[in-house]
Amino acid sequence: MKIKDIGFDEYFENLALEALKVNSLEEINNEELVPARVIRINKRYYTLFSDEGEFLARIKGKIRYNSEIQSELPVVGDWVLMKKSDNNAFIDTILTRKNILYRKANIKKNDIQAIVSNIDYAFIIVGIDNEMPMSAIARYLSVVHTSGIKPIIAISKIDLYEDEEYKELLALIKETYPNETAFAYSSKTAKNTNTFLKYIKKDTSSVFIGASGAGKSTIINYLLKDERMKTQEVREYDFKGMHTTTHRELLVLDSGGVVIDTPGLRNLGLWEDDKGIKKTFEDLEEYAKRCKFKDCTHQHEPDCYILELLENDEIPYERYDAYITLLNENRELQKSSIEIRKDRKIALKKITKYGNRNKKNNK
Ligand SMILES: Nc1nc2c(ncn2[C@@H]2O[C@H](COP(=O)(O)OP(=O)(O)OP(=O)(O)O)[C@@H](O)[C@H]2O)c(=O)[nH]1
Ligand SMILES: [Zn+2]
Repeated sequence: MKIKDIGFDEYFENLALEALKVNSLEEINNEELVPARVIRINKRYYTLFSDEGEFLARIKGKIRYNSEIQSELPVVGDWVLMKKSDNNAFIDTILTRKNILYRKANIKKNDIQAIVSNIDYAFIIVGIDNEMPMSAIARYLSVVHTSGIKPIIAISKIDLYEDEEYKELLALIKETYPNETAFAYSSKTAKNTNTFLKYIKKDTSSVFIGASGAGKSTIINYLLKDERMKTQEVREYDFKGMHTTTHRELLVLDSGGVVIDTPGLRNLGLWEDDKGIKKTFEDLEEYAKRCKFKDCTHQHEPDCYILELLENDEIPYERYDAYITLLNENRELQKSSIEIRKDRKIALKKITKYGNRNKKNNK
């Protein structure tokens, strides 16, 4: 397998050539930097896949990130330029990401942490047996939209119920999210599992997100056709020359498509900003401009255009409800982060005051 088989496309090739100031990849000789993809991270060690095989690398003290947008540590999915010497490999540069998915590292502090990058599709797995509210799907959708990744809603385990049940749920999802792609499948009977492969093709990278127990591992294993995910192990040599056995987080299907399954993705608390909500509810955001009040919450205000449309059945109730739920949650979140900042300010003031008083007393 070569880097071209795991997503090293023209976009990254051009970035690499530009960074290396050469005209073709053949010009890169062994002494210099070579392109590689981050396929796993364990603490400060990065498993990189390059045309010369896998390397366990660390990052250079001063990492270069050739984009003005963000400077961050490497994440799984990143394309990097790797420098290797006899036993050591280093990440020298992170090539500008196409996109990046974040999660909340600390919900209270509103800190965010990057988890995975350069993704084409995010499958939002919704278990038919799991009564997930429509607004939870909206949350996943807006997280994915925030990152500029294409979300695809997949209802799993449809073998558990009569066909009418999943058809009804699918219809409701399509009514609530008319601009999104959605389908239903079963890993058990294999019904519609081919739909995944319509997306997961060569030169694409996909992730699976959704509640615990939704069926993510099951479908990934199914698509891999065996239990490779659990058993596919890599022997890595650490810098003390000892080898460790680990699991890959970046997997390649027979179709050539890449599937990324990182532990970080599984934890709840994916992060979004207003951009994601705006994209998920584009139409409602547009209607909201016609409300009387600029800060209308669309719940009780007079002359609220959204409420008017809702009363006239021009907006599906589920869609309205999901929108309001997300707006309210985000408002709470913003409030709490302001509170935290306030608290910090007060604490800081106290410290400074205390310091000043001490000074005075010392005089
Ligand atoms: N009947 C049926 N059961 C399924 C199907 N897919 C998954 N399951 C079962 O649902 C349970 C949870 O599936 P997992 O694939 O482990 O769920 P997950 O989303 O990976 O869960 P986490 O790892 O906790 O995030 C398991 O007992 C699976 O056997 C399906 O298509 N049909
Ligand atoms: Zn309104």
